Amino acid sequence: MAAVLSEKVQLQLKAGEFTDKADATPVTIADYGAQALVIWSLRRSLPDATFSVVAEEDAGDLREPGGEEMAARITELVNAVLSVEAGAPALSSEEVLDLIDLGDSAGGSQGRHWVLDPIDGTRGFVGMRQYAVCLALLDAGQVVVGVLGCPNLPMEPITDADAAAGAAERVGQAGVGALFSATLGGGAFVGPLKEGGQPLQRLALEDSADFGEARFMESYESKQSDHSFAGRLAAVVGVTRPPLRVDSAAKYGALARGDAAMNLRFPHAGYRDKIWDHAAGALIAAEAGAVISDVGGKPLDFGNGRWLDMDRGIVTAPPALHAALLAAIQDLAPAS
Ligand SMILES: Nc1ncnc2c1ncn2[C@@H]1O[C@H](COP(=O)(O)O)[C@@H](OP(=O)(O)O)[C@H]1O
Ligand SMILES: [Mg+2]
Ligand SMILES: [Mg+2]
Ligand SMILES: [Mg+2]
Repeated sequence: MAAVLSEKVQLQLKAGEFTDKADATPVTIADYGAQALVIWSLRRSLPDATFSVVAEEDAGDLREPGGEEMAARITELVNAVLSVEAGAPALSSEEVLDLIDLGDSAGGSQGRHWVLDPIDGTRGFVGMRQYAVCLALLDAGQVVVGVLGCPNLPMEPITDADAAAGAAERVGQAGVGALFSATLGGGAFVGPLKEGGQPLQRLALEDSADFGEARFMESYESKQSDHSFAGRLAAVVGVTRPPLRVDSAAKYGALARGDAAMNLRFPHAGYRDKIWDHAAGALIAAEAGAVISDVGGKPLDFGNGRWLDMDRGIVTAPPALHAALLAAIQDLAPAS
């Protein structure tokens, strides 16, 4: 349902339907609407469970004077999807805002928490490129379930042309839209996002020691990951192909199915990551056979609240390549 809503919005996003948050990152009516729908759906499926959701968005700005129009537009979209996809009765604006605000859990290392990024890669979404709906379940600080919905990602391997631009012109066409899922110890899978009933394909990466033909993925946005450092690092391990720049956690799905061999993410100094950007994708990549760690080699700690604190950046790759990358980093960027 979140994918249906966001697809609809991406094709008709107008001025006034996105704003900048206090941290100067964008948020759109689709981020809010998708968050409300996923939380609505989890609550319907698990009416009796103690319910904790760590989600990116909150309805604070929508409750401010001047937010009514955006809140009304979000409610209209949510209700259109609920009616068609779930046959559910319409919600009031207040109910939609309350659903969004259920995502305010602090998470942590005890008990179970859902972790939701309703639209990851909002800049990509607004730019008509890749984005992902990311949902994970944490149990005692470990990711035990991960799901990534990637409405613009083709089922075939992503090409440089797909990555560069115009991904959305293929939206709604057969073969576009991929759904990745994984359970801890149960493997990672991919299937088409929209054509239900098709068998899922199990993902298993090869651990090759020949990196010459390997491609690396990184954020489309250089302000969100240091392209120059990633390029130098890839060259040190022998990579010759240009980077594949893809927005959002769609990178983790693409890596898990072998579109590229590694994901390199080096946020600029001062940026603090959040758990919802990486929880679902990390499990999917790991269950497909990749190793994911920070630059110091430590596994990512999703049980430490909403923030994801780490050493310098995130490296994801099959074991031999991961080890080579970490060794190369020690020379390029020694720990301070
Ligand atoms: N200055 C920055 N440095 C690093 N990451 C940033 C950033 N500003 C935003 N981000 C994060 O990068 C995510 C997108 O990842 P990518 O760069 O791989 O497309 C954003 O998720 P949202 O779009 O959900 O806010 C946001 O959490
Ligand atoms: Mg955001
Ligand atoms: Mg995100
Ligand atoms: Mg987001």
